[in-house]
Amino acid sequence: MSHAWGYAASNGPDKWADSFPIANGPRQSPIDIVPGEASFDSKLKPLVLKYDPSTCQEILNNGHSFQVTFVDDSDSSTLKDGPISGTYRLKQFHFHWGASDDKGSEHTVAGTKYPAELHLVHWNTKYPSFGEAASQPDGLAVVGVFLKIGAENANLQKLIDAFDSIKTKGKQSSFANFNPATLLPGCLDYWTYDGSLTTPPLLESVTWIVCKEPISVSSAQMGKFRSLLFSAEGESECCMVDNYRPPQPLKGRPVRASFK
Ligand SMILES: NS(=O)(=O)c1ccc2oc(NC(=O)c3ccccc3)nc2c1
Ligand SMILES: [Zn+2]
Repeated sequence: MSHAWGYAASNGPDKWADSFPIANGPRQSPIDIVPGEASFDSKLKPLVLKYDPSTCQEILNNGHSFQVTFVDDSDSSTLKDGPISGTYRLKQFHFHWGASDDKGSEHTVAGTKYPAELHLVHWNTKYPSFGEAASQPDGLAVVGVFLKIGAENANLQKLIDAFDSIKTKGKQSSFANFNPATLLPGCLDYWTYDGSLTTPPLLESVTWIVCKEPISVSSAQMGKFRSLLFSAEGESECCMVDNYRPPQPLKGRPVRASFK
């Protein structure tokens, strides 16, 4: 791919394999989750998520999504148990969404698309850094949460209120004391499978943990997501929408459920 990757016809998911051949690998993400084909595993533990709002650092537009990054030099914000062993530190969270409310999630459930999906990205502290962990098969754990159209979400609104300062690619601003736990559903039942990053470099290093229960977002709030731009200041404006990769072949992978 001569130009940077993105989500347009010229540089989108169907073109990524040109520069990132792992795009056709054995454990790519996202996938379509078929609940009837997932197997309940009684050995799966409940998720233990411990987030310290004081580790919240900044919010940025990286040209692909908006992202909230965290200080990860200690075990202040971590994910433990669930399907993983050891301690994984929160690095960042971001979202994927559509141009309209009928699409936008990366994972689908029996073919159903949600309007958006939240990804909370954690790295295994058995490795020295995120970068090192990202190249290991057990290096990352991403918690996925679906967004469903409904009541306005006051916690999402705190993110939306910062959008004016990060409208264009490359803009960032300080963002303090946000508790990502406020974006989790009440029930933490989940599906889990071995997968990959859903954007280049598409590294096959992610234990995916996808929550069954969605959180709410209003249609008006989704409209605000779509006011962000893929483009940088001074470039012709390109709305940040449809920044999702479609489901990839399961290639025989088991999908386990933490619930009956
Ligand atoms: N959609 S995804 O699969 O959750 C996904 C896809 C691609 C990703 O690249 C990174 N890199 C960092 O977070 C990072 C943050 C700081 C320093 C180095 C890397 N996280 C990702 C998550
Ligand atoms: Zn993501």
